[in-house]
Formats: sequence, C-alpha cells, structure tokens
Amino acid sequence: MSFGTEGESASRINGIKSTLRIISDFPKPGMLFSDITPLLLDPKAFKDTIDFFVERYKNENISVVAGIESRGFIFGPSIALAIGAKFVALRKPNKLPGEVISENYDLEYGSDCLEMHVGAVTSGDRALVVDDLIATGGTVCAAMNLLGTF
Ligand SMILES: O=P(O)(O)OC[C@H]1O[C@H](OP(=O)(O)OP(=O)(O)O)[C@H](O)[C@@H]1O
Ligand SMILES: Nc1ncnc2[nH]cnc12
Repeated sequence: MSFGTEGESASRINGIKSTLRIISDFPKPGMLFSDITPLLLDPKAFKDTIDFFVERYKNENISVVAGIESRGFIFGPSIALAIGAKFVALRKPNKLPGEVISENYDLEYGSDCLEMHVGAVTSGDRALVVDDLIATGGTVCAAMNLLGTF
C-alpha cells in the first residue's frame, strides 16, 4: 500500500478534507465544531485516512497505539492492527476496572480527565497517540503525560 506520487497523495488528502464539515455554535455559542462523522460515511476517504497513518508509521518501531476516548477509538485500532502494535485505550474517568493512572486537563468547553490501566504501557514501549483533532492541545498533552509516566 502506498500513497503513490505527490499528486495522488494531494488528491487523496483533498478527498479527505472535502468530507469534513464545520458546524457553528456547537456545542456552545461561538464555537466552530469540526465534525468527522461525514468522513466515516465515505469508505474511500475513511480508508485513505487510515492508510495515510499506516504508511507514515509502519516502519517507525511503534509498539503501542494509544487511542483517546472517544474519537481516537474510531481510528486507533485499525492503525494498530495494520502496523502490528498493541492498542491501549485512554479513557474518560471511572470507565476502566483495573488500577489506573489519571491526568486532568482543560478543554475549550470545560475540563476532563484521561485514565490508563497501569501496566498497559511499559518503559520499553514506543507510542503513537491517535485522536481525531487537536483544538487547544490539552487532551493530547494529557495523553502524552500519561504515557510519559512509564
Ligand atoms: O485539543 P483539545 O482542546 O484538548 O480538544 C480536542 C479533543 O476534544 C475532542 O474530544 P472531546 O473531549 O470533546 O470528547 P469526545 O471525543 O468524547 O467527543 C476531540 O476528539 C479531542 O479529543
Ligand atoms: N472545535 C472542535 N471541534 C470538534 N471537536 C472539538 N473538541 C474540542 N474542540 C473541538
């Protein structure tokens, strides 16, 4: 699998971009919400999105793909399977049954917390964090802090 020439790659990226939609004033007035659900309705754009990450990371010795709840769970497992890495769920509070480590963070519309099972990631692991988007960056920073604990 390859993204081919620069032109083919640009065309696929434009195809992916064209499926994304921006909704004004959701979930609160003044916000511009980037909605990925139309991408999921388009099998070619969805597959191109997964393939893009697989192509980029397949030879990077990634041993763990960490998906951020909830939208990171849409993309992360397919990428993990394709590159031969384990998948670790970074979950919202009180969802994981085992011993967890937690990290609080701020969002555009409030604050939240991510949790990960102790032992799911170990010091020799090399991680790829997957989510649908970055807004303030608070969520991905919290994920990296969790992973950096080990
Ligand atoms: O860069 P940030 O400002 O931290 O925002 C980005 C995060 O916000 C969204 O998730 P959200 O917390 O809304 O949860 P959801 O995926 O369950 O809808 C999005 O999926 C990212 O995880
Ligand atoms: N602007 C945005 N669009 C979609 N999801 C988000 N999560 C945080 N900010 C967001």
